[in-house]
Amino acid sequence: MVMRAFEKIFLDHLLASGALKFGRFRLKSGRVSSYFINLGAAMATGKGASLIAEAYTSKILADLGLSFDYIHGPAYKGIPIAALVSARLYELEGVDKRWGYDRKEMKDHGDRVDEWFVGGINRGDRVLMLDDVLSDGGTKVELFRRLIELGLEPVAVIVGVDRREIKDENRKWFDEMGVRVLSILSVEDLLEHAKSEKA
Ligand SMILES: O=P(O)(O)OC[C@H]1O[C@H](OP(=O)(O)OP(=O)(O)O)[C@H](O)[C@@H]1O
Ligand SMILES: O=C(O)c1cc(=O)[nH]c(=O)[nH]1
Repeated sequence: MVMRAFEKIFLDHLLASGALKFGRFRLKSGRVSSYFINLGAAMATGKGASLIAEAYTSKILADLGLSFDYIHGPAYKGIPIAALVSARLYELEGVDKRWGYDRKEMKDHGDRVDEWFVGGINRGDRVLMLDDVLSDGGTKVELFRRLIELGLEPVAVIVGVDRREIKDENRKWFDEMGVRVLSILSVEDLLEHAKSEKA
């Protein structure tokens, strides 16, 4: 399949920044994998952060549109993605979306209004979730459930790379809730290009 310019730039940057590693890795789900995608490595400089912002923003504009109110970045690596993309959307399109993130640990001091969620969360908002990868989908379903409890409406999730290992029950949840699941690249795109670069 012919890649679009923003997909190719994203892919080249993942490979150049060393975000794709081979070895033996334990994933959040408990699974063991022979490869790991560390988007943190791809965002670790100003240029990298800018390229990541550009890739996700291009994906939103090309394939989703702007029918959402709030961008959620799952802790931790989704957080800079949500921040960068909301800023980029404002600079490029003049649209001012709310954005925010969750905490992995509860805050037990200060203003408890943000003990679990930080940022521009408003009841009734349509949510776009942005994250680094999709593995079995468990993190995203759990977070969407918590956001629904707060009165928000899930619309879509966009990840940089779909590892193509989503659990059936999570796929079913997204389908039944009408939540679109989009990715800039699939793991096949990434592994194929990593192989051809080595050859
Ligand atoms: O369960 P899924 O929805 O398929 O997604 C997999 C999640 O696992 C990782 O999070 P983790 O909390 O390990 O990473 P981080 O704190 O480094 O972002 C990854 O960043 C995804 O958010
Ligand atoms: O499932 C995970 O934990 C996971 C996989 C991956 O490729 N990259 C990552 O950051 N997390």
